[in-house]
Amino acid sequence: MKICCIGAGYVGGPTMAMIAKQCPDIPVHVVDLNQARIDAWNSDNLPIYEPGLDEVVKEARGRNLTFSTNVDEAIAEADMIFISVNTPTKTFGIGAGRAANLEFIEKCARQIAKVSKGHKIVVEKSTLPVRTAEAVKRILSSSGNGATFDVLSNPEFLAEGTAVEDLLDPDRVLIGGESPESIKALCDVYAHWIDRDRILTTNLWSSELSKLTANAFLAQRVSSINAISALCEATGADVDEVARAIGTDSRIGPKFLKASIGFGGSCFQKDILNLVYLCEHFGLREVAAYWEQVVIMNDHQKQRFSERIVKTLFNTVSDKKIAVWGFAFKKDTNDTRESAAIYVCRDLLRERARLTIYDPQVPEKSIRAELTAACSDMQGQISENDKRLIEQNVTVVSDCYEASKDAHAIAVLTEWDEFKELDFDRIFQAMQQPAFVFDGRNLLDHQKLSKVGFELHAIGKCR
Ligand SMILES: NC(=O)C1=CN([C@@H]2O[C@H](COP(=O)(O)OP(=O)(O)OC[C@H]3O[C@@H](n4cnc5c(N)ncnc54)[C@H](O)[C@@H]3O)[C@@H](O)[C@H]2O)C=CC1
Ligand SMILES: O=C(O)[C@H]1O[C@H](OP(=O)(O)OP(=O)(O)OC[C@H]2O[C@@H](n3ccc(=O)[nH]c3=O)[C@H](O)[C@@H]2O)[C@H](O)[C@@H](O)[C@@H]1O
Repeated sequence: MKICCIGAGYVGGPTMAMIAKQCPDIPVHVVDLNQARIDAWNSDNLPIYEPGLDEVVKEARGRNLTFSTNVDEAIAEADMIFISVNTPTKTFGIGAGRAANLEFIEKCARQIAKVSKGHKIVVEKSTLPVRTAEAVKRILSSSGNGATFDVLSNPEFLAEGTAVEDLLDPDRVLIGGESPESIKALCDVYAHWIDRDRILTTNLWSSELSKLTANAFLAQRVSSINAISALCEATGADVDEVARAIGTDSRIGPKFLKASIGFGGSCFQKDILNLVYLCEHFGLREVAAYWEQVVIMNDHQKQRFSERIVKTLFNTVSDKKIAVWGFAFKKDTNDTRESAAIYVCRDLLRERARLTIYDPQVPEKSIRAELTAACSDMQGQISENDKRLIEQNVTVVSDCYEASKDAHAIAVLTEWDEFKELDFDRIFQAMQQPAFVFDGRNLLDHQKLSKVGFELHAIGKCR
């Protein structure tokens, strides 16, 4: 058995590294068109930051784990080909802003069809609209060179920041397919380290749809608690207390009830919009509207937070310095895709605030690129005004102390653990007075900070 994976991103890289680590008998070849990304996978400086990933890669790389740009060669040699390319929201044409852009999936299928000989198992690892396998199968079956294919759906449930733990000890592995032999072949790979009773098998369509549904349910919980956070702020209830009170009900459970400035990441919004688009396609308007509300609530939460900052700072942040702590969409990742921080920063910039941004893992060029994209229209055009604001009003610094010096306010946008350990007396002394903290993650010790002298504003807490 030889494995190839097309796409060396946040999913392809860690997932294949784990398979290679746990299955020393299986050669795993990860390929990507992006030479810089492949070079990074082959270096000591991996392209993604994930706790524990360096060790996993080091153990397997050079033994049975290879990274390269030789897509054709890797496909030709493999018995099992994972497709793990990006499936972003379409930004053009029919379904723009909602449907998944399946261009990269289709290109992979065509490439596989062109290069393959003999029999191959093709595994959808990317998150896809239900019934994509139908299109993949049709493309593969027109290969014309006598090759035969089975298509499986094997969606990935890892979360960034905990990818290694999630891959090592997943709640479940899901495999959808038609051919018992192909399903068994993939089960055998995972069974190297995962109990068989945690490997679920379904039909293809259930598997594809379960992935979208899981993300929709998770995002819905975040939007639900965030909706309640607004009511808490208006009434004097405390959202963390409410979350604890409802989370102890075993039917509700305690996870994914942390109120925040809104969910980010490359997938929740994309996958819900994809679900919405699918529902509309099948004429299920009410169902589409129900799920779309999760995204609408999330946008509202981000906007509410930046508005609260402006209102609290005497209705103007123009020329005020605001220290932004954290830019990644959650802690323990360098990923900024759809991070709520982008939109909060954009809104504050448009109010002419001066932002000093610090994130332990996100480089300056990613911060500037994300802000530029968020200020641009779908064609990538940005106004001169926004461009100037990003150039002149954004400074990226190397720690929280530097970010907060002379600042009027601190906005905590990512829940990095290191933010809890700082010398808050020192920070307070160096700030403009009154010194405000807007804790968008309810991360800090609010009582302690109030004693130091800060004026604290937190999510779902009334002052
Ligand atoms: N990021 C995450 O935590 C999770 C993502 N997913 C899903 O997994 C899929 C991949 O996501 P990410 O890894 O985050 O994306 P990514 O953007 O980090 O990586 C995708 C990679 O595929 C490469 N690629 C695209 N077309 C290619 C082609 N024709 N040949 C070779 N390489 C090609 C790109 O250059 C890129 O490096 C998406 O469908 C996503 O929804 C699922 C679970 C978790
Ligand atoms: O398909 C995917 O891409 C993945 O999406 C999520 O994983 P991820 O986006 O990496 O991270 P999460 O831990 O789910 O957090 C998503 C966002 O929700 C926010 N969040 C999460 C939980 C919570 O209680 N409150 C909250 O605001 C986080 O800060 C973050 O911005 C899912 O958890 C994974 O199972 C799934 O595989």
